Amino acid sequence: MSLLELRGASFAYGRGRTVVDDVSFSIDAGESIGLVGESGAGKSTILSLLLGLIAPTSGAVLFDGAPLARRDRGLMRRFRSSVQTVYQDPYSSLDPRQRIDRIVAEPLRSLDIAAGDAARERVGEALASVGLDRDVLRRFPHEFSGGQRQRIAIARAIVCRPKVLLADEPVSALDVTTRIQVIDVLRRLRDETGLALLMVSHDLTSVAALCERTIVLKDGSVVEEGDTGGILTSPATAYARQLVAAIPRLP
Ligand SMILES: Nc1ncnc2c1ncn2[C@@H]1O[C@H](COP(=O)(O)OP(=O)(O)OP(=O)(O)O)[C@@H](O)[C@H]1O
Repeated sequence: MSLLELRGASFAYGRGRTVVDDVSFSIDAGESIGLVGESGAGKSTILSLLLGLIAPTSGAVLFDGAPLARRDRGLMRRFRSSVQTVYQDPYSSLDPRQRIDRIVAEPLRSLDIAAGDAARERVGEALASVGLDRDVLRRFPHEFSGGQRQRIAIARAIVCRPKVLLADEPVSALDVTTRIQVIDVLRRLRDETGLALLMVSHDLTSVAALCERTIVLKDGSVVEEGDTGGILTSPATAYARQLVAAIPRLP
C-alpha cells in the first residue's frame, strides 16, 4: 500500500480552467520522486493537493490507502504528523523572532506529540540528523547561512518522524555547493530512515542528484514518468527533451 497517492486527481481554481488534469502517482516508503515542469505546469497545486490544503475537483488523494477526509480528525492528525514539508525560501520559512529550539519543536507542540524533556530530546536528535550541534538551540535564524537555515527547516520537518517529506524547490535558493550539501542531507535521511521524498523542482539537475524516479508535468498533465536516468539520457517527449537541454553543462 502506498503512503501517499493521487488517483485521477484534477483541480481548477474557482471557475477557472483545469490546472491539474487527471494526475495519478503514488509515493512509497524510502522512495524519492522528482516532480518537474516549467513555471505554471501545476507543481505547487499538486503539492497543495497532497497536503490536503485544497481538495481535488475530481479524483482523490489517498493517505495510507484511505481517502483524505478533513472531518476524520484521527486520520488528519496521523496525516499531519506523517506528511511534512520543506519550502524553497529558508529566509522566509523560519520565524525570525523565535530561537531555533522553539522553531524546530513547533510541530511537536502543534500536533501535541511531545513536550518538556521529551521534546528537547527529539529536537536534539532532529538537529543531529541534519548535521547541526546543540549549540544552535538558543540562536536566532538571522545568525545562520541559507544552507544552515534549510537544514533547520528540514530538522523541523522531521522532528515528528514523518513518513513523507514534500520538498518544494528545497535547494533552488541556494548556491551550487550548498545545494549539494542539502541534497546529501535529504539522501541520508531517505537511506537511513526510509523517509519518502517528493521533490518539486523546475531544475532537473537537483532532481537527478536525489530522485530515482521522475514525473514530468506539462500544463497540468503528466507527459512522462520513469527512471530519472532514462529520462535524462533518452527523454521520450519533446517537452522533456527541452528540460534536459536546459541543464547547464560543465565546460
Ligand atoms: N490561487 C490561484 N488562483 C488561480 N489560479 C492559480 C492560483 N495558483 C496557481 N494558479 C494557476 O494554476 C496554474 C498552475 O500553477 P502552479 O503554481 O501550480 O504551477 P507551478 O508548476 O508550481 O509553477 P511555479 O514553478 O511557477 O511555481 C498556473 O496557470 C497558475 O497561474
